[in-house]
Amino acid sequence: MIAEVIVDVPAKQTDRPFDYVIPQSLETVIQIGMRVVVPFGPRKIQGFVIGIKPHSTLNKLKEIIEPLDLTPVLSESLISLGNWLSEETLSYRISAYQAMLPAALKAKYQKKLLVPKENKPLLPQTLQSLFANQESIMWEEAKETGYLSLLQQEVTKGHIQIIYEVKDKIKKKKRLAIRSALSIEDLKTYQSTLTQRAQKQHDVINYFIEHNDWIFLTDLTATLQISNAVVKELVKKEVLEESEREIYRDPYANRYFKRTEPLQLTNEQQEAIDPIHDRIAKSMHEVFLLYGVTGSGKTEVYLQSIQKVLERGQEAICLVPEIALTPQMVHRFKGRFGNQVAVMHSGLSAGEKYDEWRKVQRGEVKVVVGARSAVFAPFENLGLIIIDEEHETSYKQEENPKYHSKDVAIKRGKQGSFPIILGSATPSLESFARAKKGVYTLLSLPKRMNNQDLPHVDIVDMREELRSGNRSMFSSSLLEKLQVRIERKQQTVLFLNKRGYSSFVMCRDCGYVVNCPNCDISLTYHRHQQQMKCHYCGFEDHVPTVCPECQSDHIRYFGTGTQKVEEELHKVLPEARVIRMDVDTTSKKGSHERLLNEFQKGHADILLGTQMIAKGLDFPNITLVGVLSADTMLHLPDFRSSEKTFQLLTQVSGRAGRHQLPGEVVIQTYSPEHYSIQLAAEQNYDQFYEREMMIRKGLKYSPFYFITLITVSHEQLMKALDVTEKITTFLTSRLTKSAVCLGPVASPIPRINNRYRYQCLIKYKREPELNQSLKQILDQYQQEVTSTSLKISVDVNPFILM
Ligand SMILES: Nc1ncnc2c1ncn2[C@@H]1O[C@H](COP(=O)(O)OP(=O)(O)OP(=O)(O)O)[C@@H](O)[C@H]1O
Ligand SMILES: [Zn+2]
Ligand SMILES: [Zn+2]
Repeated sequence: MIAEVIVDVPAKQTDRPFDYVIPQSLETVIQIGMRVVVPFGPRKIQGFVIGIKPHSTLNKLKEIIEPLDLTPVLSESLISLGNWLSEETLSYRISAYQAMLPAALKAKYQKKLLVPKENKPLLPQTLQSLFANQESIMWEEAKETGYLSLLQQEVTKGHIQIIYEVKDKIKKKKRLAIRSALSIEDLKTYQSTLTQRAQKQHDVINYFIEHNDWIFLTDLTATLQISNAVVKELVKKEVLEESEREIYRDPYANRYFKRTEPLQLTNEQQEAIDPIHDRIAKSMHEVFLLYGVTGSGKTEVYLQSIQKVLERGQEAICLVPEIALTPQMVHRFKGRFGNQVAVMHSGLSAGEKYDEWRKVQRGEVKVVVGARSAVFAPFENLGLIIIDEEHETSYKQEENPKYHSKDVAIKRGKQGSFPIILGSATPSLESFARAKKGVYTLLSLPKRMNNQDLPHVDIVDMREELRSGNRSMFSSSLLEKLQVRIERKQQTVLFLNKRGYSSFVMCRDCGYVVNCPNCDISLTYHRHQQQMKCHYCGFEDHVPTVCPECQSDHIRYFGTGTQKVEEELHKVLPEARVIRMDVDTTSKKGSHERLLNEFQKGHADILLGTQMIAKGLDFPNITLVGVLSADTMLHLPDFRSSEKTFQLLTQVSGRAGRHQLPGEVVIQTYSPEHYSIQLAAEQNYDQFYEREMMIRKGLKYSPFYFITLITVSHEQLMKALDVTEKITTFLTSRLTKSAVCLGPVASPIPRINNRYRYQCLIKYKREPELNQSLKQILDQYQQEVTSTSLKISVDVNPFILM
């Protein structure tokens, strides 16, 4: 038999299947979707088997050396999705396949076959002796045995597991784990012999009466607040047993989620969900845009749609922006669907991600909640994909393949014939326009669940505050309202908009700003290290004590960090209890959740934070939201900056007054007249939409025009400019008259890491030839890109224009 293999050499010449002979010994092993090692020129490299056929038209084929998997890592539908992805994003097929898999399946991890003790008796005799004195063997050893096909059968049955370990961390990964050595009956009997005084032992026994599985010793002692000695004692008495183990690294394991029942839907929710249920029942593809104001009960619609899918024996994916993948959100899914849910997000280690992925692949879970790349979850019988906060730009991947999760979801929905739900209180202009044209089906939830009005919003002009002598970062109106909340024991969320805004170091006398020597951008001041850093190239330096330009010593940092706000708060409201949430306070694992828990329990009056508190919070006692700096994003060189400002302000405001107590919002700004701030204050999406659409039409931007951005960079300015010029000329000759080709122009950040950057922006309505022309450009320069420092990036539908 012959295997068609896509090899791991990302280049134009190798971006097609190569034929390899499957050696006799591997004929029963090799399947489509597995990774294999093949000879390629003088080297041995990895590849994906994407087809198997009886004959090849070519002679003198080489043989596959060995398989890297015993079960396929890509299904045939994912392979075809990968092929589509590579076409759409102009990337190589190998990059597309790799983007769909967890990082643990890449080279620097090593592979083992593991047989849990209880499975050993289930293995055939030959394999039993192989695992006689060990619970796992290395993959390299396994290959030598000649039993690959036998091993494969046991892997398929689930008796043998394949695990990946980071090579240099192997020792750390194995940890001491504990489980009960007795049956529940015997545990109870043993417990009855314990004295009343042995409370700790009672706790341990109770734990194992309820949990019949391994738990790491450290987790057990932490959960029960006991010492190691208590456990060791019970191990000695053979009530418990211990073992060095690899356990599913489930970050939510051993956590109790309160079970929730479906709520009785309101009429509005029912009307929204009916067509969704109908398409699910009919296995019909359709894209729904669920446009519901903040707190209108969208999540309940998601949950009950998923429930419908599960009842039919199908699976569902719910995408959530990374930043909104809060413990609260996870609770809502785990609470409803229990351990049928896997969670995938960037906070997990590579091993944890692989474990969650494997649960999906082995059919052990039915629902995935996750960030962008969870759209590739390897379900085989999908019935629904939901994209919550569909307007979020984090759904776009900025590296190759530069895909957008929304496009991938819709493609999967077409392939598998199932509906897609895009949900948002502030839909992207693109999606709303499509809904208006009837490409998507619009479903609306115009009212809040509590039937309360949306919170009242006050816009405060900070220039006025200055004029009237208030130099503090809190307007008098916000300060007054803060005081009232503290008296009434209600809670406040204070939001500092950091995006597009950073603390920089400037001389007050001559205006000199400290820039990065390698990039054309100012250095960012980091308060806790007293350092300045470049966010693009990593350059670091001390803050100068005198201005390099004018020798004045009035050189200091500008801008407002959360720490500074916290200090100010303590000065003006000494009695206020503040929880600060930012990159610094949430860097430790689990701290995000701990801080939110404390706030929820009422241990603080004010939650102060950045983007990470803008979404998803649903706490009854929040009655005030303050936005300290509403306009920082407005001045970015990005045609979406008004849209992003509107969306963010609407989202933050939506945190107030979601339950019984009515809410209030204060927005502080230096541009109070800007329409995106005015209309966010009125929560008037429809008018914002009309207004912004007019502007986009005038400027020929999305959604009226498609956009593709080509960025060229090189160490030599002239070279970057020259190549961009040639590309622009070539494209102009290939495009129709209705297209606009803007270039070559210097990028908004003209130099990063000593590389000069030029760009060409294409705006177009319909250019069937464009894809082909872009490929031609990439092909043309491929040689130069691999052998010199020239870089060319093509971004179809870009979200970052810098
Ligand atoms: N049918 C229902 N009956 C009673 N309560 C409900 C119902 N549906 C939702 N809720 C409650 O209403 C509140 C708001 O709902 P939810 O958080 O789902 O809104 P949302 O539209 O997803 O909000 P946001 O976009 O602001 O995150 C929640 O506390 C939720 O439990
Ligand atoms: Zn100066
Ligand atoms: Zn730099």
